[in-house]
Amino acid sequence: MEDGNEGNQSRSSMVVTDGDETTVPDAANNVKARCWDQREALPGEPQCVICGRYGEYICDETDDDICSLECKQALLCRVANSRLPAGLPPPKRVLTTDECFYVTDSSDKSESQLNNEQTELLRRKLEICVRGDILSAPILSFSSCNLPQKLLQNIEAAGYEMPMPVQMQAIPAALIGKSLLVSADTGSGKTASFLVPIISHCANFRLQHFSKQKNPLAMVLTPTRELCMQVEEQAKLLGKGLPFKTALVVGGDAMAGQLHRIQQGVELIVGTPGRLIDLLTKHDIELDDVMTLVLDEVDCMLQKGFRDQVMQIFRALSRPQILMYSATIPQEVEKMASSMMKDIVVVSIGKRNRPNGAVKQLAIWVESKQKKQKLFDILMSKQHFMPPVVVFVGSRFGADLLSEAIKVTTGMKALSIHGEKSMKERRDIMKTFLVGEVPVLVATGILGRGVDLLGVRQVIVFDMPNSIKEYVHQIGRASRLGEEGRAFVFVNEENKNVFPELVEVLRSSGAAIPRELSNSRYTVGSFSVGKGQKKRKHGF
Ligand SMILES: Nc1ncnc2c1ncn2[C@@H]1O[C@H](COP(=O)(O)OP(=O)(O)OP(=O)(O)O)[C@@H](O)[C@H]1O
Repeated sequence: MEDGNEGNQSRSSMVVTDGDETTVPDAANNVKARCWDQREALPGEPQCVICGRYGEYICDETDDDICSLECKQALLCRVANSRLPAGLPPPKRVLTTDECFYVTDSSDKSESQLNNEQTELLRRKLEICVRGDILSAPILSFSSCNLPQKLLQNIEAAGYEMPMPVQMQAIPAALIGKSLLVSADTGSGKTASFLVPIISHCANFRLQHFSKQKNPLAMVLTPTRELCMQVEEQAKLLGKGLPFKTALVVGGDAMAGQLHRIQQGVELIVGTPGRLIDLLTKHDIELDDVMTLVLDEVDCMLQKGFRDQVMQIFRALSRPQILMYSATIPQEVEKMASSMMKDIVVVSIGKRNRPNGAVKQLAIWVESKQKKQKLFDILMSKQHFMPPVVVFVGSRFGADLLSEAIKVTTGMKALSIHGEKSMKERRDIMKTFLVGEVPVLVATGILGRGVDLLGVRQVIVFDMPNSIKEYVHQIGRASRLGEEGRAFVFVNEENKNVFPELVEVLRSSGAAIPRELSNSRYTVGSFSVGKGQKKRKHGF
C-alpha cells in the first residue's frame, strides 16, 4: 500500500492519461497530494471514485479515476480490505435482502466490535468514506457506545430502532472527541448524529462535575430560525429526563427571555449567528465551558454573510471540538474547515454534493410568463398533485403574491412563509402546514435547508435558485430517510448560470433533461467532453 505522505509519494504508480494517451507523471510534475487540492469535476468529466472530485488521474492498480494521492491511498486501503479472509458475524437481523447490513444484539458488546476488515466491508456497503485519523469503527446499534441509559430510552421512544449510516460513523467519532466535517444526503439523520454525542457529553459532564453555576457546554449554529427551532426541539426530546437544558437564541423573539434562560443554566445553546453575537456582545455570558461547537449547514455558515459572525463566535470559545455538517460541501469549505481545526476527520456518506436519490426530479422547461399557469395545472391535477406541497420561490414579495394567486385560482388554502414575517406568524404557519390544515406552502429559501417537513413528499421549485447547492437542499425537503419524493423544477433561459450543473445533476440522477435545456448554448458550450470519455488535463 502506498505511503500517504505528501512529497515523498511514489508517483510512478499513478498513471495519468491525456486524452487517449497514457503518461506516467514524472517527479517534476505536481500531482495533487490532498483531496482538497483538487477542483470539483465539471459536467462530463471523470470523477474520483472516493470523493467525487475531478478524477484527474487513473490508479494503475485498480484502473479507477482518482483525484489525488490521498484518495489513491484510501482506494488502495479499500481494495486491500475487500479481500476478506473472514466473513462478518452472522446477522441477528437483516433489514431487507438487498439492504443487508448487520445489526448485532445490543446486549452483546463483544459481537458489536468489528475488526478492521469488517469495518471496511461495512463502510463500503454503506458508502461511508472516511479521511483523516479516525480510530472508531461504525457502530451497529445505539447501545454499543456507552450512552446514558436515559438517552437510549429517549432514542427508542423517538422511534430510532437502529442508527442511520451517518450516525453509525459520526456518533462514535464525535464521542471520542474528534472534530468532524460530515457530508450526507438531505434527510439522512444528520441532526441526531451530532445531538446524541452532545447530549451524552453534557449529561456525563454534569453528573461528574457538580457546580451551582451551569455554563453552556455546547452550541449549535444554523442559518435559519426554523432550523434552530427544529434542532432545539429534537434536542429536548432526546435529552428529556437528563441534566440537559437548552436555550433557543434566534432573532424575532425577545432577547431578555433568552438571556434569562441561559442565566438559569443550560447545557446547549441553539442559535443563529447574528442574534447570538448580539447577545454575547451585550451581555456577559461565560463560554469557557463550551466543549462542542456544531455548524449545521456548514457550507452556508462559512459563506460570506455568515462567515465573519461564525468566526467571531468560534474565536470566543476555548478550542472546542467542531462538528460540521451539510448535504453539500464544496472544496473551499473543506479547506476552510481544515484551517479552523487541525486533524479534522472528513466523513462522507454516498456521493458528495448530489441530490438525494429518493427524490424523483421532473424538470420542465417553462417560460417565466407561463410558470403560474403551469403551477396551477399541477396543483389541480389529480395525477400530479401530492399534498402537502412546498413551492419554492425567489422573493418574499413573490411568495405572498403567489400564495394569493393559488387561493384565488385553485380555491385551495395556501400560505406563504419568508423572513419578513414575525416569529409568531412563522411559528403558526409552520404548525398549520405541518398538521395538514393547509396543503400548499409557498416559501423562500428559509425553508430550503435542514427543515424536516415530515409528510411532505412533493416540492415544486418555481424559481430556480442561483446555485445548485441550494437546489439540492430544496428538493431534499421532498424525502426523509430514503422515502420516495418528487420534485417539479421549472427552468428557462433565465437560469442559464446553473445549466451545466443542473444538467449534470439531472443526468447523474437518471432524470429526463428537457430538450431546450440540453440544446441551450449555455449547456452545450460547457461540455468539452462527453460522459465516459477520459480526457485529462495537460502539463503535469
Ligand atoms: N436512526 C433513525 N431512525 C429513524 N428515524 C430517524 C433516525 N435518525 C433520524 N431520524 C429521522 O429522520 C428524519 C430526517 O433526519 P434529519 O432531519 O436529521 O435529516 P438531515 O440529514 O439533517 O437532513 P437535511 O440535510 O435535510 O437537514 C427526521 O425526522 C428524524 O427524526
